Amino acid sequence: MIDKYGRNINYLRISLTDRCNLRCIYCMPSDIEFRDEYINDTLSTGDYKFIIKSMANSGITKLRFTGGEPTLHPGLNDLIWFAKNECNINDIAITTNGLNLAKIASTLKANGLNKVNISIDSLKVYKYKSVTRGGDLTKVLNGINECLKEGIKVKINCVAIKGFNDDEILDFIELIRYNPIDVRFIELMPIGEGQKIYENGYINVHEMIESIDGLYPVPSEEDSPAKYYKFKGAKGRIGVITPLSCSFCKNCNRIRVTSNGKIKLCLHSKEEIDIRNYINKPLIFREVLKDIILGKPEKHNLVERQSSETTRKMYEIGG
Ligand SMILES: Nc1nc2c(ncn2[C@@H]2O[C@H](COP(=O)(O)OP(=O)(O)OP(=O)(O)O)[C@@H](O)[C@H]2O)c(=O)[nH]1
Ligand SMILES: C[S@@+](CC[C@H](N)C(=O)[O-])C[C@H]1O[C@@H](n2cnc3c(N)ncnc32)[C@H](O)[C@@H]1O
Ligand code: SF4
Ligand code: SF4
Repeated sequence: MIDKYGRNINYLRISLTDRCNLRCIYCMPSDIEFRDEYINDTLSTGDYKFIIKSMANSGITKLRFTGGEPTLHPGLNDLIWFAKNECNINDIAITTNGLNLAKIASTLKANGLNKVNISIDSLKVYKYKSVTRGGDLTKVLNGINECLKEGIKVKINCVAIKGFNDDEILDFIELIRYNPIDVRFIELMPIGEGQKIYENGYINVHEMIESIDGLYPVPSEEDSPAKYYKFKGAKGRIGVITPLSCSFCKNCNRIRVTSNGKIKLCLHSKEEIDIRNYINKPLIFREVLKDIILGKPEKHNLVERQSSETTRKMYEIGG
């Protein structure tokens, strides 16, 4: 699927559920409740299968399940198996808070999962607990070990927040010396709950990384938002994801589907296309999708606006 700007859209991100077992301060309000009406509004596992199959037929080769917390979705294993075995998608990943991974990594792997991106914003037990409003860091670290044992590629996502974790950068970097994992520092985005702490919490992560001795740039995957660096002798890489200070829109290959059946062509755009009426109608879906792709914006305009255009929260989009 080629868009108006010549970009090949081959990466589908599905936000499986808005629900989460954490309440990270920059993502989800502490008092949020998910009601039953909300559940009735969400796509079923069968709907997701139709979307994955149709999009694979139209050229999707990379699939990520995110959320909310994708490991809470009862259909996750089924969907991974289906994507691999019925749709020939070989690049299948999840973005997760990692709390459940120690228990389920081997099953996920057996069903076809290749990659896991895990969010950790502090390596100190008490700070991790405060930023996630209750998370248990030990469980997440056990989950990482389990994934590495299973041969699942691991990346850590760390949202850099001024005055909270900018004193821990070297501790995160230490992780890559002896482990074959990538640690990526993400710029805080002024979206949803993130807007509340953005003014005081934003750090330009490019500048943050440049102050560290011994890091040198290495080639990055063309379809990744991250720019990567290494240390001599280190097993893993350091990455920076800088949607604000340095946008990667010109290589954007993404299309997003939300759990209530909307396509989002850009993380930060307010435009959404309801596809529920086209589910289980393969020919119509295929034609509609071609038109939808042509509406993908060239780029976001976050820097000028200082806040995301979308009124959706990050846990409703999946990052
Ligand atoms: N602006 C913008 N930010 C994105 C986009 N995709 C991911 N991000 C940011 O990068 C963070 C990490 O995304 P992940 O879900 O780990 O996925 P990814 O970075 O595409 O994964 P890889 O394919 O492993 O590089 C997200 O939480 C967002 O903050 C995008 O298309 N646009
Ligand atoms: C919304 S979460 C969903 C997946 C999973 N629950 C997790 O935390 O990895 C996806 C990613 O979005 C990031 N994120 C959420 N709100 C953000 C914000 N305001 N700015 C930057 N990244 C944000 C999280 O750190 C996480 O890496
Ligand atoms: S960042 Fe992920 S783990 Fe944290 S509240 Fe949002 S969805 Fe949940
Ligand atoms: S901001 Fe929009 S266009 Fe830019 S990389 Fe992200 S999703 Fe793609």
